[in-house]
Amino acid sequence: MKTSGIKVKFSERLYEKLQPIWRENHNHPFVRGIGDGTLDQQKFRFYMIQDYLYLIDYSKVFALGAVKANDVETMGKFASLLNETLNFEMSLHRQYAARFGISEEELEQAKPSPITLAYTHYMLHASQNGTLAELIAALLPCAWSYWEIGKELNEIPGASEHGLYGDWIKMYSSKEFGELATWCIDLLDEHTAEKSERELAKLEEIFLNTTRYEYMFWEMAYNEQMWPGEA
Ligand SMILES: Cc1ncc(CN)c(N)n1
Repeated sequence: MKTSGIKVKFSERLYEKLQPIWRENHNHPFVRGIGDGTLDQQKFRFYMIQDYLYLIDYSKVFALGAVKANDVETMGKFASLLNETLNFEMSLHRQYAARFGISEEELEQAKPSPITLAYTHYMLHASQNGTLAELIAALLPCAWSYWEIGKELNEIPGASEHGLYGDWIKMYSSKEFGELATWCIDLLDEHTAEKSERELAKLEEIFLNTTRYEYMFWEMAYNEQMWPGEA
């Protein structure tokens, strides 16, 4: 994309445009509660279970990325992102689950909330039916917004040493997680360099929708929101 002769990366355009929603994520009481250690543990427990279910489907988006990739290097990278999510990020959830007395089986058999289901189904739909660029646009807010949140919370003195929430902050501010997010950002820029404005608008809409779902996921976790009539 070009603005007055200067080529602006698509990720820069997205970053500017979505700041208002991202600020709402950072200011959400769930996120602030992780940062200052005041978050109700029951809400965090609820979140952990829903997030585990979310990450199972999110991993499938990486698998679909490997299917849609046009070169072996990109396929390999998607394969390693799949591995890192299943065996690095999700091991954090398994450790938290053990601390809450929840078995791995219980975790996997838990039922998704309406928001978890809507978010994962939207992402999988966009990934299965769209182009590789659409798949990346759908998955990027997940990696990018958590990295931004992790870095910001890590700046709060003592936050990463908190007995319960410290490990969460360490994970999402880690170099490894940052590399994962950066690779996805760079791949999106690579795949959008030659796209028409019409195609970019579609990608922006997908990115905006999963960004909105990120906010809704925090809301869902804070309110422990399941289906009507279910606790
Ligand atoms: C809902 C959600 N969004 C993003 C992430 C970071 N992979 C996550 N664990 N959960």
